[in-house]
Amino acid sequence: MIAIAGAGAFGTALAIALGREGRAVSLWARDVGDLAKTRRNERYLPGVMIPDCVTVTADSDLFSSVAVILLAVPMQALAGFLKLHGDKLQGRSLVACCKGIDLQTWLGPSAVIRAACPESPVSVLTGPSFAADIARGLPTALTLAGGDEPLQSRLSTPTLRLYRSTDVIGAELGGALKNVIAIAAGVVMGAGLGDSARAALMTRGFAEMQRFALAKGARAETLAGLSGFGDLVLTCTSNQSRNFRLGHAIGQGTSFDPTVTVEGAATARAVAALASRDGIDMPITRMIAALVDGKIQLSDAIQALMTRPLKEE
Ligand SMILES: NC(=O)C1=CN([C@@H]2O[C@H](COP(=O)(O)OP(=O)(O)OC[C@H]3O[C@@H](n4cnc5c(N)ncnc54)[C@H](O)[C@@H]3O)[C@@H](O)[C@H]2O)C=CC1
Ligand SMILES: O=C(CO)COP(=O)(O)O
Repeated sequence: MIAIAGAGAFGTALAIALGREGRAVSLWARDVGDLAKTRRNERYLPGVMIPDCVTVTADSDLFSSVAVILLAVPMQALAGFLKLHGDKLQGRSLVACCKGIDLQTWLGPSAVIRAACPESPVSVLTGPSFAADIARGLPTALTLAGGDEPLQSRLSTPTLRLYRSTDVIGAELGGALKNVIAIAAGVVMGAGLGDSARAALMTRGFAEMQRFALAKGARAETLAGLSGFGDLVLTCTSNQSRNFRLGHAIGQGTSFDPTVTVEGAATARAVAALASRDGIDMPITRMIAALVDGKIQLSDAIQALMTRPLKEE
């Protein structure tokens, strides 16, 4: 039995994808509401039915009785979730599905989970995939970092193809950092700076992602894979991305619903702080952290990025 903790867009989509294959799946939510009755998650994943074989529950005793638990709560909620339920998760195989860095501890998802559940094997599921695409059964490829072959098979389906990696740090940093660059790409498009500017931003953003991740022990080829480059391309080029849409709103000077999960905003703050502590040059991330916190005007941010000293690529 696989449990999925968190019935937002991603958790629900994974439950649907695995349930469609007839796998035994339970979807856990803090508040089940009428999810179990309607078999629809209209708030987070409208228009898709949850297969009957997926059990929907708010009973956390579920966690004590399953072998594998996918943790699909947002990054900034992960530590709080583990504080409440960590004892029931201890010893189970735990798969982090969130992308980001915890603002309180500056740790990534795997380290946050290890700190709470030291007896559990921990892996990370990340890569380019919009929940709506997974739920519709469209072809998707993801990285499972730190997981073994049986777990890879267990979580793969004919439309959800998982590649294994041993580089947990690289996979989770790629997924976290690309969200910051996706906000920046949204800003560029929202402000009408053009496709050429976005291509430049994505490329220099990728250089920045690599600089930071390699300094933290990641492997360059992981950053060039699904969890880094792949997810960067997806979220910088699609209006489906919430990070891109937040950036677009900033670029246009319009408001954005603060209840929507946008992992890149907190990640920008955490990475900007870490980079400044560790002396890693992250000009785009620094600008995005300042922009989302309203500490700099967009015109000043663009001016600052374009007038940096000229250098080799
Ligand atoms: N939506 C997507 O397309 C994808 C999302 N992800 C990642 O998955 C993670 C979750 O994102 P989404 O599902 O999209 O977010 P969402 O905003 O759709 O849903 C978040 C869910 O977490 C629940 N939640 C929040 N705090 C909680 C807590 N303390 N305890 C229990 N439940 C809590 C909410 O009630 C909600 O059901 C994020 O890190 C995101 O980057 C990864 C790949 C794709
Ligand atoms: O991570 C994602 C796709 O891989 C989802 O992106 P957003 O969180 O920007 O919507």
